[in-house]
Amino acid sequence: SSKYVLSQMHPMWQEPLAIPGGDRQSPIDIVVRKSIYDSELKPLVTDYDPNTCQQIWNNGYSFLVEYDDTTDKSTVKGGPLQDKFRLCQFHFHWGESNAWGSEHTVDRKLFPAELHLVHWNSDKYSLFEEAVMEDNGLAVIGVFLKVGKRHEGLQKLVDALPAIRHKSSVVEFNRFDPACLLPSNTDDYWTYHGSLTTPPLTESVTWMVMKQHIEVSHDQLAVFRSLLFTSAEEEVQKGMVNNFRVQQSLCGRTVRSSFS
Ligand SMILES: NS(=O)(=O)c1ccc(B(O)O)cc1
Ligand SMILES: [Zn+2]
Repeated sequence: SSKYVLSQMHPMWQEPLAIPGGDRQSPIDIVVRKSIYDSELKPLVTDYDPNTCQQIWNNGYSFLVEYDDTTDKSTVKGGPLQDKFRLCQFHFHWGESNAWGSEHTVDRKLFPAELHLVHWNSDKYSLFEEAVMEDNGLAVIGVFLKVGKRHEGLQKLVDALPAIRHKSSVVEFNRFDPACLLPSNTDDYWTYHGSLTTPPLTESVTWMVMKQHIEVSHDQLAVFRSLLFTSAEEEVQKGMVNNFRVQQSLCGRTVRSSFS
């Protein structure tokens, strides 16, 4: 398009000054040798119904694939979780280059992108909006992406992105099974108590970061980078890249591992 496309720091990533509590913020650097093996941690049990997939849209920070969370049709339980959590959406964070883009790091290692599958505690709360304010309200599965072979399951999602280039654009999207984005091994993960990584940054998240990454192709990641932070009518268009938060201090928290 004739408009000038800039890739610059999105205003959102200038860190807010005061954060409620602020001692369990995310993301973090996972220091492997300091994580504590907990044999009580069970395997994660995901049960996703592809028919609950509803739409894909650009919210001006990332693109979200949203699920019908009015019933317990797509859920996660087990792992460190005491309750059953309902899938409400998944989204990604990525960089302008393959050298960075993830939110969590492992021994300071950066990945080109990170997937977040967002769930809320439907045993204790009746709406996401309620759960997001509570201690154990949310459970987010984090999966690192590496550049390699093309991810066949991801392609359906990549093909939908040009239709939601601008902020606030939405398209119908259904029968997408998010299980295809999970690594083959979901028994090995790190878990800790943290927060949302974008506003409202509420400290309500049990994080489960998968040890095994998934692979996507360079071209698939390039399509992520073709999205825009800005809406169609804005004068200057800004490329949607570097939509990750910097690592936050651990503040004495323990990161547990489900594997030794
Ligand atoms: N990046 S994240 O998974 O921590 C996340 C999830 C949900 C929301 B939200 O619904 O505002 C914000 C951030
Ligand atoms: Zn996220």
